Amino acid sequence: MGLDPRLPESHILLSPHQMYAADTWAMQNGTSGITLMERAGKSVAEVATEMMPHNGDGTIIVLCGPGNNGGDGYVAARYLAEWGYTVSVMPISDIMALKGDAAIMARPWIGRTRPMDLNALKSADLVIDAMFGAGLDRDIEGDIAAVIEAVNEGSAVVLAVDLPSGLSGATGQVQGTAIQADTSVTFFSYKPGHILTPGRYYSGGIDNIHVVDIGISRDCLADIQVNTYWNTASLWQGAVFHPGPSSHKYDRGHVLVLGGREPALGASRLASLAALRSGCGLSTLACPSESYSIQATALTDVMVRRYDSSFGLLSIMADKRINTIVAGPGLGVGEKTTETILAVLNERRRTVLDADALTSLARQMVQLSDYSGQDIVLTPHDGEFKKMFPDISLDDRLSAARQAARQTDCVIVLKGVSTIVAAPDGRASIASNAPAWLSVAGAGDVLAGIIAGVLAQGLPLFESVSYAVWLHGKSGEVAGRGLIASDLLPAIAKSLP
Ligand SMILES: NC(=O)C1=CN([C@@H]2O[C@H](COP(=O)(O)OP(=O)(O)OC[C@H]3O[C@@H](n4cnc5c(N)ncnc54)[C@H](OP(=O)(O)O)[C@@H]3O)[C@@H](O)[C@H]2O)[C@@H](O)CC1
Ligand SMILES: [K+]
Repeated sequence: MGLDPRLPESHILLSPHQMYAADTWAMQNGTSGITLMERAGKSVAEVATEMMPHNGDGTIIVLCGPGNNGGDGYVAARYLAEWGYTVSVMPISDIMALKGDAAIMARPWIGRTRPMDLNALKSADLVIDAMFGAGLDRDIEGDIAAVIEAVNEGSAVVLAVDLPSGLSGATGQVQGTAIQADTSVTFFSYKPGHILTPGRYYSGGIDNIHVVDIGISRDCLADIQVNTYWNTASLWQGAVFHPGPSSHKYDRGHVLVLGGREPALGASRLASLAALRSGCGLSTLACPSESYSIQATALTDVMVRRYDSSFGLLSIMADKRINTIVAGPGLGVGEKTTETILAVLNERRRTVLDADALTSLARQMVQLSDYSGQDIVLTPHDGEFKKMFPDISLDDRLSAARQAARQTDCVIVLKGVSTIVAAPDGRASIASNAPAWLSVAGAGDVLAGIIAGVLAQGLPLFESVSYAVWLHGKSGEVAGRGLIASDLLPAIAKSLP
């Protein structure tokens, strides 16, 4: 039931605040809150039936919270009872204190309402978690934390309404403690917390998160400043370059990778080959004279040039067809690297700064904003990010990446299980397709190369970088378990959309 990622706009992620705006828009345009809640609760009940044995046996407990998430729970309980299931409601707060739509929806519930019983929760067949959704605004503690722990320890299959209780829909972080759901049903669109980790795992995994249509028109999006996207094809498919019969290799750009010295010679080779595999027309590796013969012997498809000073590098870059630079993989850390990077940046080409370039620049971030308006991509993993941005907390990775992008006026690729691409204008994408076995030596060098290879093709920056991150994840999936970084190179070609 999850949205088909090929559909237009299925990549949109709404924060809890933006989702409130969508609900409000629907209510102002003719669909009452009660109608939305009725549809939300009914779709939860429909998914619940798929999780129960087909003969209808088994017990269902619906945990209902103090707000509208609880209201959805009462509706789901009503439908399940009507359909013949053995269902009871266990409220976690005083029913008399319910307000608004939730109070209205609790009234027609004439089935069994029972006091909190942790043992019953542990032995139920299905628990529907309708405690908290978008309204969670602080850590869960005390008795409610004990309820969540009982559910997590118990044997029941768990269905979360909107979000597992305790999970922040905005950040994907756990607030105190959270329900570990097997399946989640959310409304209108995924929330960032479903795609980010650990939220994705608490929600049951991407394949088990259902997005249901509760009758909110997508016209509401015109009034909401959407700026967060799931990194799937519908986000970037318009930014993929498809060469035509008359296109020339120079139409697809020329990437220059700056290589370094022993012992890290493979890193720049991986980046230069990954660039070529990603569809750019030409790839050149520039390296110091001392490593020239090794690199030139190892590479057939990539041109190898030598440079021993920034001046030498600039004379290679005098070829204006070189439109994208990769600096970092195997480049070496230190002042010389910093000097080289700053010389390259002055040439105003699209530039990907990775690995050693990021470490070298860590104390020079102010200088990066001097290149404001240029297409610069920084690809830190957490360790590099902390060195570069010691004042930005990584507790909320999405906000952290956005803040760093704004501060540097660069696109930030914050690498991790759910790699985030953040643009200085506030847009961000979150990827969910990288397999665990992609975390292997050299995979980052390949990513830097893919990003450059895609950027060289000249399409819009944010979409291109998001596409490149997706392509990297897809290549990991295609290369399969036990992959090493060089396996990704042929896999890139097989993964091209
Ligand atoms: N009509 C609509 O808009 C529709 C909404 N829909 C549904 O509504 C959900 C959003 O509903 P919501 O805004 O009422 O918030 P919700 O998640 O129920 O929680 C709020 C309550 O929790 C409490 N609370 C918060 N944190 C807490 C904590 N740590 N520990 C303890 N208490 C805590 C907070 O208490 P307070 O801060 O007031 O003390 C408040 O009472 C959304 O996820 C979707 O499922 C759908 O039906 C579609 C139509
Ligand atoms: K919930």
